[in-house]
Amino acid sequence: MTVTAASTANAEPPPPAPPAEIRYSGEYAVNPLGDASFLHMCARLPSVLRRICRMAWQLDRTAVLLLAACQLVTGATAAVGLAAVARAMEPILGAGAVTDRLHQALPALLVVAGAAAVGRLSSALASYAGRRLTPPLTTCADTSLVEAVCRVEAAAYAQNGFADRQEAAEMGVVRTNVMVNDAQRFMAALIRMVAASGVLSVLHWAMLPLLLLAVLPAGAGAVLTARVDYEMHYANVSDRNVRHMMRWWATTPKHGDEVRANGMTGYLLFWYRSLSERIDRRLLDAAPRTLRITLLSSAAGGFFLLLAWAALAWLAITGRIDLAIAATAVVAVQTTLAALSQVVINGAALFHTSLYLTDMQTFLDDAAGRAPQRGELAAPATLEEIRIDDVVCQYPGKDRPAVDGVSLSLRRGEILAIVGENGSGKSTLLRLITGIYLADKGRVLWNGADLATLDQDSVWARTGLVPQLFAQWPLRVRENVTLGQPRTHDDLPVWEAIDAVGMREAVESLPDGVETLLAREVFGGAELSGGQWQRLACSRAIYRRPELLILDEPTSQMDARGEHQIFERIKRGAADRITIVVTHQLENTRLADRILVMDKGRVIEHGQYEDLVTSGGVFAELVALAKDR
Ligand SMILES: Nc1ncnc2c1ncn2[C@@H]1O[C@H](COP(=O)(O)OP(=O)(O)OP(=O)(O)O)[C@@H](O)[C@H]1O
Repeated sequence: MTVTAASTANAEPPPPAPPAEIRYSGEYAVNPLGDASFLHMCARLPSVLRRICRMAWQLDRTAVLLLAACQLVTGATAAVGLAAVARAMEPILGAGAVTDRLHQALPALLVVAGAAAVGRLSSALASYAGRRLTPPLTTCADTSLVEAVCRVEAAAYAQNGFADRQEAAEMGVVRTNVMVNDAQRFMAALIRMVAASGVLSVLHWAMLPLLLLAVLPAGAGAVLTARVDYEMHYANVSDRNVRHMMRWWATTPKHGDEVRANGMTGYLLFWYRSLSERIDRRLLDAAPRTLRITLLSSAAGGFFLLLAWAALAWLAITGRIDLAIAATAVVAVQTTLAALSQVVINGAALFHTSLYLTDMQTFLDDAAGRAPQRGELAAPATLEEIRIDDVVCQYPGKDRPAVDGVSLSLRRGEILAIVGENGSGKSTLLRLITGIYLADKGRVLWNGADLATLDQDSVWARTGLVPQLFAQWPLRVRENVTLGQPRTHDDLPVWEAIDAVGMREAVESLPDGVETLLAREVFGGAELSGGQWQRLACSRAIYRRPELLILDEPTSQMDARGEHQIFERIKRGAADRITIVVTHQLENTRLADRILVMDKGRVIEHGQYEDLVTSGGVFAELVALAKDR
């Protein structure tokens, strides 16, 4: 069969490929809670309660004490109320005139009313204490997570699955919001249940075991359902993580032009919907399992409940308990049943929460294990020399090093340019020189001191970096210049840094000058052009007056005037520091004292511009290619 041009043109385009499915392998492939037995999981409840108590105690002791006292009072009032009901039943169901019987029951009824009032008051106070505890607990969990991620060795980000574990841990933060509530309700129900079942046992010993049998299946069902929910949550972690990232990329105005002008909207929406449907499908697939669990547990619970009521009727009919006691038993059964159900429901909720809290805790422990283990020596105040001795750095999962045996030495006042094709290891070498990554092999020495032995904060107090992908902070202009540096008492140094990159006019024309919020998405915020943002990133590094200034493609978005201005400024300040510039604009390397040419992680050429350009090597070839237009 021949396909004509017309029929090809009319043919429906093939459907787009769905989002790639992420499959775990290695250390994160196993769900740490996946193999835990039912009993093992239930046995964790006390430790979850202990952890919540410990966190709460550190934040607000008054609220914890108030909460504990109110719980006890609530339980005590439930017991007193029930005992008083039992006492009131006897005269009410006894013989004699109604008024006499009510009169006799009045003291007990007053106790019932008083106990109910005190119970309500204490549960209102308990709820107040819970509300007092929840916001600081959530903030504490949230900031611990953010801090843990900010403080890990940068190498952790390159670990497969690190971001997915973080996503799983985020749910722990969300659940922190409800955990005090869960714990409080669980404890309240437990105390109420103990009080009510005590009264019930006094009425007849057989009632409590029967009621327990009636609610236990519901408890088991709730816990099993929680486990299924958690399993699904776990299975969806990486898809949710990717969806979350893509949501930002698709909707942020920063990429709006690219999305629209490249006709990406349709595919992005298809992609987003497909991923959401895949997540939903996993949840829906689990629905029959949860239905089965609920039906079975309800049937078992219903059977035992029927048995409990039948037993009570039998005890009353056969005269084994008298009518007044039987009537009290009805109230006690109802109260105990309600309390037991609450114990079970809230116990399951607490159990559910504990699964997410465990993920959060596991991540925090993992992050703590990845915290920098460096020395405590302060970095030299004046950086005279950097020596790099045969350094090697290989990213996890890569089959060859990104930097492979580089040696080099740099002296104060020098400007070094690093060039090389994409992926040759330039940015990685910069990470090693600044101590963002520690070398797998070899050493980086600052004035003779190994970076691994120096306190990282003191090292980074001496560096200024303009990375290839610089951040456009949604902060005011001033903070965009001073971020990472203590605030000075006036704006003079800020304006100096702004002048250094030729941004005065642009900043002055903003609605609030240096006070202007650079986030168009926020009401009143302003936006800069790409080149202006890059100038601001340069001003940030210049403002720091660093001992080591590193610029990775610092002028890629700038006009010729801006580029000239920046390089002039670099030259002027070079005597007071060590400067390293990475650039693909080879003409810009003329300002450097030396040029390093990298290929596949190695240094393949090294020298001054005039020598390299005439040497017939890779540098000369790249310069010739740049001119061949
Ligand atoms: N965070 C990372 N995790 C894993 N691999 C990485 C990471 N960063 C870089 N790589 C890999 O290391 C190698 C060197 O990358 P690097 O960014 O150092 O090159 P580069 O010379 O700066 O490239 P370019 O000129 O494109 O900026 C590449 O193969 C890259 O895929």
